[in-house]
Amino acid sequence: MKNVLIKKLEHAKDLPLPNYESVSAAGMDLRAALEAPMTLRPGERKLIPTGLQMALPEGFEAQIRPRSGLAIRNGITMLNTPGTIDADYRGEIKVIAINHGEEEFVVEHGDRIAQMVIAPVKQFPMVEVDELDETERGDGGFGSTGV
Ligand SMILES: O=c1ccn([C@H]2C[C@H](O)[C@@H](COP(=O)(O)OP(=O)(O)OP(=O)(O)O)O2)c(=O)[nH]1
Ligand SMILES: [Mg+2]
Repeated sequence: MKNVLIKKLEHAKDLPLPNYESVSAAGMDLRAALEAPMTLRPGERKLIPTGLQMALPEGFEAQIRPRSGLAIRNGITMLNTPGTIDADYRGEIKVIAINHGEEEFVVEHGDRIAQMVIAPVKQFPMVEVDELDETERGDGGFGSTGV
């Protein structure tokens, strides 16, 4: 089992580490690490700090995704979902939240605002060619196989 190394910044010292909330959960919830509550007006987007820095094992990324409960109840989602955390990123993990709801939404210190899924990724060399091989699909896409 590979470890993810995680460091708490000062404003997250009192918060628990991200944790799988059920036995086979894909994601770990991320909490807002705030000195004061943050308000998202309808349509507004804000960068929410988590107070966490992380070192992922090589060959992995972390994806920052919305929580479905916040999305359905409050219209809160991540604008860039899935956000990408690179294995070599050592800065604070932050969440780009947007309020798609009709009501103001207040984020308090410690609120679980997003979830993080750690997934394998591969890097590939790009090789430029003049022609590509032919396939049955060819350039058909965007609904070409019907509904
Ligand atoms: O939701 C996110 C997305 C990204 N990041 C951090 C980690 C990631 O490794 C870094 C860069 O993200 P990305 O590549 O998506 O942003 P960019 O606009 O391409 O910035 P850069 O030029 O720094 O790569 O920002 C976050 O903390 N939260
Ligand atoms: Mg980038």
